[in-house]
Amino acid sequence: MEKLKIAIQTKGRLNEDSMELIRESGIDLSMGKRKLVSTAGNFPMEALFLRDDDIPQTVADGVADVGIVGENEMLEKQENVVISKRLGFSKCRLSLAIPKNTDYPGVEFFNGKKIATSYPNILKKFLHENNVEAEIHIITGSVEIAPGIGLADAIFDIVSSGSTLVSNRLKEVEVVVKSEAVLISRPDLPAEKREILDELIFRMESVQRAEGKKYILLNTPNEKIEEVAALLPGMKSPTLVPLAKEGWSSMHSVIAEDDFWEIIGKLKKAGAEGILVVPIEKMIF
Ligand SMILES: Nc1ncnc2c1ncn2[C@@H]1O[C@H](COP(=O)(O)OP(=O)(O)OP(=O)(O)O)[C@@H](O)[C@H]1O
Ligand SMILES: O=P(O)(O)OC[C@H]1O[C@H](OP(=O)(O)OP(=O)(O)O)[C@H](O)[C@@H]1O
Ligand SMILES: [Mg+2]
Repeated sequence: MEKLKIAIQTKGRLNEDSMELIRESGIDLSMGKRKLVSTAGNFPMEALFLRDDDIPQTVADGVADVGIVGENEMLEKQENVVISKRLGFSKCRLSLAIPKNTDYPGVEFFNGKKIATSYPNILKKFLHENNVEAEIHIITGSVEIAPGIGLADAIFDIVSSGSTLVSNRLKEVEVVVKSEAVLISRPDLPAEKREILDELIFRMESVQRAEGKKYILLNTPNEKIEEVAALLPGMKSPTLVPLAKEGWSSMHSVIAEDDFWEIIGKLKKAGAEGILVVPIEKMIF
């Protein structure tokens, strides 16, 4: 049987969340310390562990069929790959930043300036679209120290919380690209592999749908059913089961974790008792 080859970052920020999502999708994939290829025990999938920079090309060349990579890296590499699914983790942005105490009149500031970055292609495109002529200085890491050591006037790099910028006395002045982890694939995937990919996406979606959701069970007097149900939006409508105790029912539904405390208080006020809130692993519609 055909196997879907998936490229995953060996170590770094994407590795843990990628492995966890695959595991939660019910796929038994181990990662040895030095073993850079691994076959799943219970799903037609084989993982190749690579540096994230190499993932777009590996997928475009067909060495891997799909891969998990930051959208920033996918855009930078300009390979022939498509996004099969946005994954929602490793959210960050690619931004231009300049020394904290420098005035910023607008994007024309960058005319004639030297900008340090590991993302020259994305930067080139942005500068071109804004009619700015600047010098791009490529460095592969520690980009934020470039202005402080006189290597450049500005930087173009990944920003998340912004604390690296603050530590290096820089300020973010233009957000150019917003990014998150994406599942990429080559556009011409053969039918058999496409089928495996569809199953993988289906499983990932079931896992992600359940994230931030709780299953709630409670008992309510029958005359309060409508009032209590109105507080529980549920997937369609709450499930209702009569209790052995006459005049009472058990109600089950799904709530967003964020709404949890607010809803619990209202439910108790409305007459609900014996409230149980339990985690949900997967949600399938
Ligand atoms: N601070 C951050 N917050 C959120 N996401 C981030 C952050 N930094 C990086 N990312 C995302 O995670 C991806 C991988 O980051 P990481 O730092 O592990 O890359 P790397 O050092 O280039 O790894 P590799 O050794 O595989 O080349 C980035 O391309 C970006 O999409
Ligand atoms: O806005 P922040 O939350 O500070 O995050 C941004 C920083 O995170 C990443 O570096 P990382 O911490 O992965 O270090 P590395 O690039 O040296 O691996 C990125 O290269 C930025 O430097
Ligand atoms: Mg890298």
